[in-house]
Amino acid sequence: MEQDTITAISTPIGEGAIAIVRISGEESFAIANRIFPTKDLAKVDSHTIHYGSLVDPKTDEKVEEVMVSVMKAPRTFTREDIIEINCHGGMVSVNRVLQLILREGARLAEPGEFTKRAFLNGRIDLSQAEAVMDLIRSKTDKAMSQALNQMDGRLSNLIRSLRQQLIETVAHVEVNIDYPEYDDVEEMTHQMLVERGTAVKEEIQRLLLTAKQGKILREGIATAIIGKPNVGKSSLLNILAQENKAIVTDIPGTTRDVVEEYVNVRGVPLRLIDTAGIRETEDIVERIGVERSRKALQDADLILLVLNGNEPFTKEDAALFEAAKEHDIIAVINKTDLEQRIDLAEVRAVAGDVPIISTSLVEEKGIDQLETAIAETFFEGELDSGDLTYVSNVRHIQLLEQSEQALDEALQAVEDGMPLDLVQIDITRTWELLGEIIGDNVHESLIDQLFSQFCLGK
Ligand SMILES: Nc1nc2c(c(=O)[nH]1)N(C=O)[C@@H](CNc1ccc(C(=O)N[C@@H](CCC(=O)O)C(=O)O)cc1)CN2
Ligand SMILES: Nc1nc2c(ncn2[C@@H]2O[C@H](COP(=O)(O)OP(=O)(O)OP(=O)(O)O)[C@@H](O)[C@H]2O)c(=O)[nH]1
Ligand SMILES: [K+]
Ligand SMILES: [Mg+2]
Repeated sequence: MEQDTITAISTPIGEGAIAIVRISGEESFAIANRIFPTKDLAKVDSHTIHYGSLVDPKTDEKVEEVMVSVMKAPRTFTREDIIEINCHGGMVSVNRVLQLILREGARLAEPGEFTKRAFLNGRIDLSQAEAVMDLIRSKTDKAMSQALNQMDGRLSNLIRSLRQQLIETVAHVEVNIDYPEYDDVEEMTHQMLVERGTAVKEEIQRLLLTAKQGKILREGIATAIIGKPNVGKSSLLNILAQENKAIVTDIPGTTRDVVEEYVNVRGVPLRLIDTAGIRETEDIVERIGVERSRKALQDADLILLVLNGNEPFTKEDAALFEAAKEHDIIAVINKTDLEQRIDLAEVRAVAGDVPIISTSLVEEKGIDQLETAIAETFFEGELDSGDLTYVSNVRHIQLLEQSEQALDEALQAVEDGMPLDLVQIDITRTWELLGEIIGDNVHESLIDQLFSQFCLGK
């Protein structure tokens, strides 16, 4: 178990009304008592907050006016004694409080170290700890509720139940290896192995199927707005974001760099990417922009391909369809308020079965239809993060894939009539791989690396 008492500023750096400096570890109360003479914090009830002054014990100088929260181990965030000092939110004030605590014997916490202690002290498992980070980083409501579910241990419980089923199978196999003389036991074991193994495998596969939606919940659908210059790409971003995020002018080549914005369309989280109009250009800045547009196009899950209805369909437009053909596309014919010079039949011939939506962004027409098309492209009905357990974390997905493979090998071995001790090796391996998701048997360096991605003070 960790011995050091650690401290960090747990609120964002910068000016704010209030900032919190947190201390965790055996020395927390002693340190706090040395700098908070108002009352003996070791004697107050746990989970209470106290008003008073912070005083530098060396100079007897008053440093701050504070509120101090006292939380006694083990029912705390880290399972250690915790003191939280709520001070005024200026940079100087918060830093003075932190310096004082450091001088009185605490060590500066590493990023994620409070949460790491919650993990090492057994309050949460690894997937729950990772969910804490997801929660902080979540950019959409759905991502946030998914992270909360995972923090509550929903994924952990599912993984534990799968591991339990595997352990029971291994126990059966064990009996069979110990008493090989009973033929009927062998037959039962085979049947049981196939049944249980298949059930677990199906559950792993179901979880993996949620990964695509999980990724979407977590990151939003990467949606690139692509088109020739001046067709209305930035106008489209602004309308979907309901905010003037991107610069719109009547000058072709206005957008030079990629502009990103998170938006919610019918409950579907989109990471909208406005790009520079794609054309051949001598302008070096614009050319870099065009390169970035092509890159955004490659990385996108969904392409909103914008055309100008006021102009004829050109071979440049057709080339964009060709470049985007590996992705989900929605074609948007914009500027329907102007005279229509585009030949719809020509567009349809190139677009194939891609949905085509007509809009006038200046008159805000066709937006509803576009939103419906977006929602329908990705989901049958609404995206639901309520009932399902989702996986979205790349580490979890990889481990699930490896588990599925190990289990497959076990099932194949049974089918091939391999000796049961060989089958047992693969099942045990599956059990271990699943365990890594919740932090069983994971290497210390992985733990360090995962927690170091947290922010300071978490
Ligand atoms: N001031 C403050 N606010 C905060 C946090 C914090 O550390 N400090 N949190 C930090 O992320 C979050 C709250 N998360 C927490 C999770 C568990 C426990 C905790 O003490 N758990 C005990 C049970 C306590 C009880 O039931 O009374 C336990 O599990 O044993 C505390 C905070 C968000 N808000
Ligand atoms: N009449 C009409 N004008 C529009 C419509 N949508 C956008 N515009 C105008 O078209 C011009 C270009 O719009 P932008 O949104 O900047 O177009 P863009 O595709 O982002 O342009 P670049 O970034 O330069 O490639 C602006 O003057 C807009 O006001 C529309 O539906 N109808
Ligand atoms: K423009
Ligand atoms: Mg633009």
